[in-house]
Amino acid sequence: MKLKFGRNIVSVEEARLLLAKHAAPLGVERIGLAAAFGRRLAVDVHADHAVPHFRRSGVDGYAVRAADIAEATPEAPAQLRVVEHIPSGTMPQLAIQPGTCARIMTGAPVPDGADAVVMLEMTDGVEAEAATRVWVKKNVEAGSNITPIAGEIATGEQLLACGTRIGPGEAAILATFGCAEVPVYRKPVVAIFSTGAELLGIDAPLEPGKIRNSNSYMLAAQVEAAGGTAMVRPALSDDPAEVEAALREILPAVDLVVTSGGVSVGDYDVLVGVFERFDGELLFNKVAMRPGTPTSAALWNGKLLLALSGNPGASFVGFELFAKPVIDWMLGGGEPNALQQSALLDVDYNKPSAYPRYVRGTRTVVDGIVRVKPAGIDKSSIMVSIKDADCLIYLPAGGQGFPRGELVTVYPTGGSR
Ligand SMILES: Nc1nc2c(c(=O)[nH]1)N[C@H]1C(S)=C(S)[C@@H](COP(=O)(O)OP(=O)(O)OC[C@H]3O[C@@H](n4cnc5c(N)ncnc54)[C@H](O)[C@@H]3O)O[C@H]1N2
Ligand code: MOO
Ligand SMILES: [Mg+2]
Repeated sequence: MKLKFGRNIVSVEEARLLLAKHAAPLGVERIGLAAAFGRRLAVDVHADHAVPHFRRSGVDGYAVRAADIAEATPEAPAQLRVVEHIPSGTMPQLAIQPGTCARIMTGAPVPDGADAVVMLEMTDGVEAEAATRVWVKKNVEAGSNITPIAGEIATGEQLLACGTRIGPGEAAILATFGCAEVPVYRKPVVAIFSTGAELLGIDAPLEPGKIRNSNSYMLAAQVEAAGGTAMVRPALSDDPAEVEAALREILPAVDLVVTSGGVSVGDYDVLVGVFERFDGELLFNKVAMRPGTPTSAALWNGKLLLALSGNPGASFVGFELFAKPVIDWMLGGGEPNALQQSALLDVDYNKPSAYPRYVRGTRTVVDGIVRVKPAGIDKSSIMVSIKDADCLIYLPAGGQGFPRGELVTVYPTGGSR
C-alpha cells in the first residue's frame, strides 16, 4: 500500500464520526468531591431528600401565627410572649400557641404552629424583657419568610445527568446530598510523540539546522486543557521501524496516542511509512481542511492513534478539531461543537481555499457583539501567534475570501468547550 500520493480524503465531520466510533467513555472511578471539579459525572444524581427538609426561616426575627399580628401597626403593636430561642441547627421544642412566638435565626427550623416569620426590624423589645416579650409593629402574610419543605428540591427529583461536567453549581448539589465520593469517568492518558531528526530536547543547546521540540509541550498543554493526562514521550527519529516499536510499546499503557509530524509527502515523513507497514486499521489519511490536510488516524489494538501535521499551526488546529473531542468523549462528554459561536469578521480575509479553513482567531466583544480576527500571521509554520488564539475561525471552501463584517462561525479553543 503506497499512501504518500494515493490518499482518500474525508471531511472534518466524517473524520470525527470515524474517531467517535472508537472513543467510548473510559472506566469509572470514585474520587473525592474536591478532586472532581472539571470531571464528568458517571451517574445520574437524584435527590434522596427534600431541600429544605424542614420549614426554614429566611430571616432573623420571630416565628409567629400571622393571625395574631393581623392588626399590628407601629402605633398599636401586637404583644407576644416569646417561648423559646431557636438558633440555626437546633430543632424547636415547643409549638407556637395563640399569643406566643419564638425568636428564630436565619436558616433555623420554624416551629409547629407558626406560619410566618417577622423580621427583627419590625419588632420592639423592652431590654429587660426582650428574651420573653416582644411587640410586633407590622402584620405579615401567612407563609412570609418561610421556605416550605421541598420548596427548593423535591425528593426523587433528577438534579444532574450522567456526563455533566462538575462545576461550582454541580459541586454545591453533590455536597448538599452528601456525595463525598463522586463516580466520574477516568481521565484519558494521552501519549504524545513528536517525530523528526531536526528535533532537540527543550533543555538542549541549539544546533545548526535543528530546533527544539515545541509541539510536544503545546500538545501536552492542550491535552491537560481538554481534561486528559499528558504523557510526553521522547521525540522519535525518522525510522519507521523505530517509530512503530515505540508506539507498540506505549500503546497498552495509554488511551490515546497523538503524534506530530511526518505525515506529508516528504522523504522522511515517517508516519506514512508506519501506516504502510503496521497491522492496524487506517481510519483516514487526508482531511478536507487547511491547515493539516495530511492529518491521519488509525486504530491499533483497539487504541486510537492520531497523527497530526508537524507544522505547529497545523498540529494545534488538528488537536482542537480531533483530539479534543476524542478526549471529551472518553470523559463522558457529548457534542464537540456545543460552544460554537457566530462572530463578525473584523478584517478582510482574502485567501480563497479549496478546502475549509480553520484559522486561529482572537475574539473581542464590542457592544455585546463578538468580533474575530486571525491571531497573527495565518500560516501553519508560524508558532508564535498560537498564544494569541482563543478560537478557530471556520471559513468554508471556495469563493474569493471573506470581507470584513462577514458573519462567521468560531470554535473556542483550549479549555473552553
Ligand atoms: N510537497 C509538499 N510538501 C508539503 C506539503 C505538501 O502538500 N506537499 N504540505 C505542507 C504542509 S501544509 C504541512 S502542514 C507540512 C506537513 O508536514 P509533516 O506533517 O510531514 O511534518 P514534518 O515534515 O515533520 O514537519 C513540518 C514542519 O514542522 C516542524 N516541526 C515538526 N515537528 C515539530 C515539533 N515537534 N516542534 C516544532 N516544530 C516541529 C518541522 O521542523 C517542519 O518545519 O508539510 C508541508 N510540505
Ligand atoms: O496543511 Mo498544512 O497542514 O497547511 O499546514
Ligand atoms: Mg514532512
